[in-house]
Amino acid sequence: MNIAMIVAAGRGYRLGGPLPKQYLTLGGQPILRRTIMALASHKEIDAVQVLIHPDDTALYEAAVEGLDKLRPVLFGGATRQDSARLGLEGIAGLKPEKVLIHDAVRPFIAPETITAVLAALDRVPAVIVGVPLADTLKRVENGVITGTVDRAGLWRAQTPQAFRYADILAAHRHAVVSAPGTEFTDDSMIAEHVGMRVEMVAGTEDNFKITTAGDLARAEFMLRG
Ligand SMILES: Nc1ccn([C@@H]2O[C@H](COP(=O)(O)OP(=O)(O)OP(=O)(O)O)[C@@H](O)[C@H]2O)c(=O)n1
Ligand SMILES: C[C@](O)(CO)[C@H](O)COP(=O)(O)O
Repeated sequence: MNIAMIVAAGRGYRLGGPLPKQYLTLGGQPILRRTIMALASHKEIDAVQVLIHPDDTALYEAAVEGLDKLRPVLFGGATRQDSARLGLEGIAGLKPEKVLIHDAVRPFIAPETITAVLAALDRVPAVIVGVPLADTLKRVENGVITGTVDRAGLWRAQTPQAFRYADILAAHRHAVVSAPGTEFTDDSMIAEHVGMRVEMVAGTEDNFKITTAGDLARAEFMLRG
């Protein structure tokens, strides 16, 4: 069984706005609804598990009305890492083989990218989506450039980040006790922490994360074509 797990328990502080950003409308539909549909419509995804903030239950129910493949919703935690781990613990009873962990605010994930990620998981235990860095990276302190970071070999990680379920569950559990103070900003970092070999699959810039108001404007523009 392949499960897509969508982490949607954030508050969207960097975007601001009247609601947590995953519930803001994009082209007339909540962003979260679009993301769920993008994953649930893929023939190799058997079920979708969403992690939400406890305060967002009514927003969630309204956003997902009529959608297929949805598991009963679970509550996330204080960090993205906590939400992902709680989700992994919560789907244990399904005995999934593969799990794809995806940000709720990346609604433009393409079906071919999902296909590529799942195919890669037949060969390796972990694979994520990303794009090579195209800008020059600067280190800045108090508004002054203190150096240029060599961008050779650097990629910007996206999601989905996909794993064999037992491996990533064990890795998350290990990280809680082995690195309690570390902020693991993505699930690949947790896999790397336990020495897992993680492959990178090239995605597209369209699969960007809606983080700021500017990103939301970009997403609206994309939909208008
Ligand atoms: N405690 C958290 C924090 C984040 N997320 C999810 O992780 C994804 C990526 O996180 P980010 O873009 O940082 O979302 P927020 O944390 O909501 O944004 P901000 O940091 O601006 O508050 C989002 O789908 C978000 O809902 C989560 O499930 N649980
Ligand atoms: C998981 C992620 O989208 C990969 O780039 C990113 O790490 C999420 O970071 P955020 O600060 O939780 O948005």
